[in-house]
Amino acid sequence: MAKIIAHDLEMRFGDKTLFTTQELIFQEQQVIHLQGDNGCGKTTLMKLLAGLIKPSQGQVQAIGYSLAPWWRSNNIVGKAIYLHQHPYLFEGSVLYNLTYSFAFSDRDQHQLAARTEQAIEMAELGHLLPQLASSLSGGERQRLAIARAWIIQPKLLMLDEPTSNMDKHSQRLVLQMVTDLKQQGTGILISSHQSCLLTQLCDHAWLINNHKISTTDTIQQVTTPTLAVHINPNMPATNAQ
Ligand SMILES: Nc1ncnc2c1ncn2[C@@H]1O[C@H](COP(=O)(O)OP(=O)(O)OP(=O)(O)O)[C@@H](O)[C@H]1O
Repeated sequence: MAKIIAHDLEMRFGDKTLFTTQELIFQEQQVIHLQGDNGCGKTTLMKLLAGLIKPSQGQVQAIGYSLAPWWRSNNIVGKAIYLHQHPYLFEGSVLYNLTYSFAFSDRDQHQLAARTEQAIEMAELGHLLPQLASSLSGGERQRLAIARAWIIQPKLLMLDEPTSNMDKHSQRLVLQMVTDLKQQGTGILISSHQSCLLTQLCDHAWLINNHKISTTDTIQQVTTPTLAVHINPNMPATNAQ
């Protein structure tokens, strides 16, 4: 089973410790809701697990993947796929973006073509295929990026605030693709500081709070700290009716 394991992780920027954790395991067949307030480090943690940045201390290890080619110095990159909330797209059309990676893939080309047709339908991208990816709206870009991930069917996928730019209809289309990936066994880590349609798929939760990461095997156990509202009795009320 493919997994990414982080040991004795510490992430600092300058003299500020963002978070520490002894052990984190992200593996196939788990769908995890990564929770935490703005700025607590959710994006940073995902980039660490994707091998895009290095921890200040500790190790990130990939298990269950074939060996990286000799010329690749970082053997974590390319294992767990990370999708930013403003996803990176190649210069070129929507169709080019969907099919770009096929030439480098050792997967069956007919199967990839069939999955592409299915993804175009699921993400309702048919009318956008010839359009330049750079001209898409924020929600369309996210739909395209998730469709591209759905086609290659990664073992591990990280979605960073995936529905931040999406209307309800786009959210439902993406929900269908992510549900399908879950059924195919892809491990999925979804960062969102709020519950949304996608987080309903989660069966595990990670919470970054007070510079620590806590994990649970059930989604109900992790609750974000109660929002304390302090009202100053001396302050004049606004919009009083
Ligand atoms: N390269 C960097 N150099 C210095 N500080 C950084 C760097 N990258 C991130 N930070 C800081 O680390 C903190 C965590 O950022 P991060 O984007 O991981 O948070 P987040 O939980 O994803 O936030 P949000 O929910 O708002 O998207 C922020 O205070 C950010 O300014």
